[in-house]
Amino acid sequence: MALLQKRLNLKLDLHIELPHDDQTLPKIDKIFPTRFTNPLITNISTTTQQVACKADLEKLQVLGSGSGGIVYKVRHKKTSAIYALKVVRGGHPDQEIEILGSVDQSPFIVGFRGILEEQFGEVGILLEYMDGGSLDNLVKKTNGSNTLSEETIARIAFQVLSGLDHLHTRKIVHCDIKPANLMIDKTTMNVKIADFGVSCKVTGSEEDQSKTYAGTCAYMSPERFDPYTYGCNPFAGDVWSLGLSLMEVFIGYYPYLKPGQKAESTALMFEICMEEPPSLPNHASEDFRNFINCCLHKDLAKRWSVSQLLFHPFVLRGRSSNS
Ligand SMILES: Nc1ncnc2c1ncn2[C@@H]1O[C@H](COP(=O)(O)OP(=O)(O)OP(=O)(O)O)[C@@H](O)[C@H]1O
Repeated sequence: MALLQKRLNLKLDLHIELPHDDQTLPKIDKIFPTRFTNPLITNISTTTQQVACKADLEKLQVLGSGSGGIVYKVRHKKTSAIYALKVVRGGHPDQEIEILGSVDQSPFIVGFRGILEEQFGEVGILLEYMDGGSLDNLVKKTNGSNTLSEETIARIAFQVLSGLDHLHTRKIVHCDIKPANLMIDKTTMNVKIADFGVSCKVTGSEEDQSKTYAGTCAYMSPERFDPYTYGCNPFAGDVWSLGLSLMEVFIGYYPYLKPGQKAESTALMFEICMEEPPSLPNHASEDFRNFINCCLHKDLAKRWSVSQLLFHPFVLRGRSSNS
């Protein structure tokens, strides 16, 4: 509890804005891990051979921006191929690039296409373009009701868990799973994990605890705020964030608050650590309610792992509709 108190004191000036009625993109405070410089990074070159420099690309529009930088839709002039280009200013995103470079291709993770070192301290991260935008935007557009059906969510659960399985078997923790970081391919309606800005590789050492104290406060699990009370399992934090995200796209609002309600980050951290986790309303199916409970156990021993969840009856529903 002392650590939680210390972290809360450190963050007293933070203000969290959560999803609210005017449906603007939620701007949520983030905690960043300590950055480190990896000498191997300079060896990672552009993997998409044709795109050698920024001049090869034409900026078409701004797709979004966040604490990590601005993301543009760009067109490769020679081939007309479309990409997303994340331009990071002020500080080399070594950690993000290292993670992206070490994740092999997966149909459930936004593809990494290379690095463009630019002038004036800017770095461009070239990514697969996801034409359907993020899950939180889709939900805002769906029938005006802000929610997705259970069948759609089961399919998304299968896809995101498959992506997390790919990461976790490589000892990578995403640390920032939330609807805004789950991107959609419009043609297939497949969902892929994006934004490795605070992700990290864990080694099983004590350092892991501080490395994974990163991400968007609202989606952080109790043990990431207060490992002394709740224990430490870096991978389990991604499961909690996924459960909360899938619950949000079903009920249409951030589960710890009422629709339209806002909260200070300190109040929210206390709520997450001290109160019972949220659960789905009774009209949700038994399978779905059980799946969310399995993701949102505060007790780490009871929270299911990604590999267990991949065989949960709710996820098996999504797996069969995915094939
Ligand atoms: N591959 C992509 N294809 C299409 N749009 C993308 C892609 N990557 C990012 N975006 C858009 O850009 C926005 C910001 O991207 P990203 O989340 O990577 O940046 P960030 O600075 O880390 O954001 P945040 O601080 O909110 O996590 C996303 O919410 C999304 O709308």
